[in-house]
Amino acid sequence: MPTGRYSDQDVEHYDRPRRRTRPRTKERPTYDDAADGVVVTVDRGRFTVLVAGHLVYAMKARPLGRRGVVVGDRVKVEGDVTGDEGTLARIVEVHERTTTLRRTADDDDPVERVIVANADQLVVVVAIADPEPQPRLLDRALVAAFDAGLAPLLCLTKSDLASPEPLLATYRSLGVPWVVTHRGGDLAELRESLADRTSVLLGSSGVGKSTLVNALVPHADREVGVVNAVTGRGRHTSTSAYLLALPDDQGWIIDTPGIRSFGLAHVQPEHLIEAFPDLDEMTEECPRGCTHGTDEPECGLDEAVARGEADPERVASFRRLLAARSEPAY
Ligand SMILES: Nc1nc2c(ncn2[C@@H]2O[C@H](COP(=O)(O)OP(=O)(O)OP(=O)(O)O)[C@@H](O)[C@H]2O)c(=O)[nH]1
Ligand SMILES: [Zn+2]
Repeated sequence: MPTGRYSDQDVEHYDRPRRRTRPRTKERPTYDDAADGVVVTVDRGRFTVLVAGHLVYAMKARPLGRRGVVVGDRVKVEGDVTGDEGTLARIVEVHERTTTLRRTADDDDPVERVIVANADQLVVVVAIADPEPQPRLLDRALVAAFDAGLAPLLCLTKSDLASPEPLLATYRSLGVPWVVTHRGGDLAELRESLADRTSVLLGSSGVGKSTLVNALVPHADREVGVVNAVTGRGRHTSTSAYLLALPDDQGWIIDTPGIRSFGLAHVQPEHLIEAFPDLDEMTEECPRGCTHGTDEPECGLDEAVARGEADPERVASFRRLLAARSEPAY
């Protein structure tokens, strides 16, 4: 894969990086006096960028060409960065991303796209009841997190309705951290898990994600309203991801309305198992090309279980994630 600021293309197929067609000019302009910002939301090719604590509306500068710019991207912005009504700045540079999350291709959009950059945690919001948890979606979200190098966190909501224990029993052997919440409850533990990080919040409709976001960020609705006012959208119609600051510099969250799962087609078993170093170690003697799945004849994981060196539940859970990779999302 090419590296560097301009290497990612707009349409980002994992397996098919496109070649640069034009040579990079030697006298690429420098943007030393441009302002630093972070992309808060994207709407129809226009960007809302947080610059020095205020929102700036911007477009991409020509030299960026088809390069994608997504929520969470660190950028340099030139031109009118006052954020005053009617102003439009230009994004002139996009910094290299530390992580990327991809959205699943679907009927509406056949291309798998990067939707969030530079997040370091994926918070999977699941209701303990009403609606019933969808283990397959949960598994897929965890696979996306592990593959993208984001720390997963399970946030189990609506604990007033049922016990989290059955769900936790399923995920305990994977070692995924979790917090339990309910409407109006104490969010100290969740806040602690979110501090000093950029966390993507993912959840199916009705799990209580909006309730949570509004409790974490007082006036979140209003902030999204402000963003939408800038982008010319209605107050509550935001369907794309957007970044919100937690109070008192306690980290950032990226809400993802309307996004239920991320693309997994590109996930390689070899990469997934690296998220579980203890299991990875047991696959050194695996036959070439072993996927470490249930049907593999001489997988080191089975041998380690037989020797009593691996926790069978952990191996089974890993294999469930591996299988979730190639199953339909719902
Ligand atoms: N019993 C119970 N209900 C809750 C809790 N949190 C949220 N709800 C209710 O669950 C419903 C869905 O909550 P929302 O916050 O709108 O859920 P959401 O995940 O944002 O759903 P969408 O807006 O459809 O994406 C609402 O009726 C909430 O009042 C909780 O802790 N306990
Ligand atoms: Zn194997």
